[in-house]
Amino acid sequence: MTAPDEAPLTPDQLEAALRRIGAARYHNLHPFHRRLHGGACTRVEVQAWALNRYHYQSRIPIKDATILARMDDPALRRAWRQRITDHDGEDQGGGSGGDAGAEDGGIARWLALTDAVGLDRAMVTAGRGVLPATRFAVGAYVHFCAERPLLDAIASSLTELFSPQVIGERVSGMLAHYDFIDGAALAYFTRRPPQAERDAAFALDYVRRHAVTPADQQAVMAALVFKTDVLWAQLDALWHAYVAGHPPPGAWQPDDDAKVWT
Ligand SMILES: O=C(O)c1cc(C(=O)O)c2c(n1)C(=O)C(=O)c1cc(C(=O)O)[nH]c1-2
Repeated sequence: MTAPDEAPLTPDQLEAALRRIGAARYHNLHPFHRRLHGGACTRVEVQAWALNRYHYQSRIPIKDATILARMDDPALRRAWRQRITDHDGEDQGGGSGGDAGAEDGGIARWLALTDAVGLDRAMVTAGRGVLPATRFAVGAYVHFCAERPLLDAIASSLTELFSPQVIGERVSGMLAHYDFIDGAALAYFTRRPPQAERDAAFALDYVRRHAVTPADQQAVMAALVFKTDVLWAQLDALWHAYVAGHPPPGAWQPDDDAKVWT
């Protein structure tokens, strides 16, 4: 990495440095993902992954609305708001309230997956039983995007440069290995890669054009490192709780579905 008093990187050098961060730190390398995609997870582990991952997913549009609210440029807002629509779905009319548009959004497709693995939908949407470390990591991501400069917030989404590959491994691995998972359950992941590619290309172009000083280039690299930590910490927590068998107080347990939640 360059010190702030050194010459700035060219956009191509900056992009190469960002891609090196992904190659070394992205969550496709985490042992939990290898276990999940390789068919070694128990059904309970897959359920715990889906529950906790839903929490991350549910905060993404909130994170993006926070970023949108900080953008002065209408053209930038126009591009960024697509991310929220992708997750929340499009309003189909019929007045305010309700969720008529939900069916064509990513959140609805995520709930199809949590349904398919047998989780109670009310529990999932309320976020009950989510691991504390997942909550902390996801909360840190939302706060990062609210508080850091806009350039850093945009750069922190660049993990999406690497997600189409891990999603491809996940779909083929999970379909091959788990009889309780079918194509309909994984619809979120089959629809996501083109959206991720579009979003990552937009964010990368923005970062290449705006991170021109050594200090800003250091900041965008740090933002990407931070985000890889957000993703990694969630899988560490899953492993500790459900593979190593040390669930923290309040964490979801298989027999929780039988409970009446209040
Ligand atoms: O399945 C994955 O491994 C994965 C990773 C990431 C990512 O790299 O942050 C995202 C997603 N999926 C995803 O579905 C998604 O909507 C998403 C939004 C963002 C973001 O930071 O704005 N990352 C990701």
